[in-house]
Amino acid sequence: MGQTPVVVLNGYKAIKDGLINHSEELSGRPLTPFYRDMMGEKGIFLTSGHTWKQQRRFVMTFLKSLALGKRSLEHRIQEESRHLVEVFARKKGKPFNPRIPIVHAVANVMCAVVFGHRFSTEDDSFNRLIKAINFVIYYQATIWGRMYDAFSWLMHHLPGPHQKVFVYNDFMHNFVKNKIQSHKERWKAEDPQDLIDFYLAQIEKTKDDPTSTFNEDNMVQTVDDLLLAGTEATSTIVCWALLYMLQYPDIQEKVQKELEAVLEPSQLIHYEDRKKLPYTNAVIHEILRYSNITAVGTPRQCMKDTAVLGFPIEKGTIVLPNLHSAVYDSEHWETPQKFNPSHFLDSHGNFVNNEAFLPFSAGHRVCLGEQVARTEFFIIFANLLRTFTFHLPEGVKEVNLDYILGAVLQPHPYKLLAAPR
Ligand code: HEM
Repeated sequence: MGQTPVVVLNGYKAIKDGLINHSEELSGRPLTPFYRDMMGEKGIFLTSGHTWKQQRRFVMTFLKSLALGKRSLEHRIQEESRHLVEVFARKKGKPFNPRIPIVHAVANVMCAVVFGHRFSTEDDSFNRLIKAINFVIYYQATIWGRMYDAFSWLMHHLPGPHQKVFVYNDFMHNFVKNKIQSHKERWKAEDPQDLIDFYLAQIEKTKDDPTSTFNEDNMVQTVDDLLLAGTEATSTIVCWALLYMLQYPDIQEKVQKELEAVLEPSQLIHYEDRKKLPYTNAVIHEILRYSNITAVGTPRQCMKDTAVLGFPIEKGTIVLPNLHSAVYDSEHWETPQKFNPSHFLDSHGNFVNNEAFLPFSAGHRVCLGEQVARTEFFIIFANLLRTFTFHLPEGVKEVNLDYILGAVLQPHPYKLLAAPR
């Protein structure tokens, strides 16, 4: 890229050697001109070295702490799933595009985690925030994003659609800054409720430590990172899930039968329940594998000279772990090009994992929200399939399984019918 050499890791073997065996050496993130001008080297996603380690470790600890208690993450997800089921039910079996309600549900989980509360779907600022998240994620893969990286000085000064992404990014930044301000006004160090409260406490705790990277700039970008990464990927995977259920009604029926046999009709669904639902769990894994929403993965930067599969890689080299080549590796999957839940089942119908299943990447920089995403996806999917059977609207004969290119591969807009069971 530009003057910087790029190495692509292709196939599970190369990705494993690079991301797992040489995790530390390949833990950097390149900062392209577009990202540098828009977000700077702050937060988690775009930082490397000391800042990245401190911010990441802090958020990981915070997310783990959400496992327990009344305001637990699982409780928030169950609440949003319930709202989502109600919205689908209000469609009364008429065709609708499920994307917006799904995005609202997933975004509200993230908002509860970082801001401490959910938003009404009628709230204008919430809807603008969602629009901004979507635009920032999709802009990156457009020709304008590429042009900006190639001619950044010129593009920075020229008018054009690329200026819109800076406006949306500023909107997100200001939104988060306003939330931080209101948190400060009511802040009680002994009773933290959400990520912003915990972060404010961390700034206070480390204020005399010269190695601390906990400050307001990093806090704003860390919250932005979670909103961006946490909303788009998970809502997109749920959209793919429903599309595959339209395409494979026999699989949908098998999932429903299993849910019916194992769960009581009014039972609250927990993430733990996946262990009793091997077929549903296998379908969920296959959706993550087959849709491959992060495409060729996210670039890394080599932090010190190393070698992958014996090939030398110099410090500074950009390394692209092609995740597609792992989840479609013909040496690891029986029918990689086919949607086939049996990839995750043994001959007795028990769930089995596969080491080449890497939709969340691997190593020190593996997706920070993997556990959150898995919990959300399982609870939302199981709730929807327990309550509704999904059909194509009348007259629609085919499901479009092509994707829209972006930092996250999204299905084309579609409509479905949600028939109560
Ligand atoms: C189905 C949903 C998701 C998928 C498939 C996914 C996938 C990924 C992938 C492939 C990466 C790049 C890792 C690398 O550098 O190799 C990543 C990074 C990241 N993800 Fe996710 N993600 C999902 C959901 C989430 C959620 C819900 C959150 C937040 C709670 C999140 C937060 C992050 C963050 C902060 C990073 C940057 C980590 C770092 O640079 O250290 N993701 N994700």
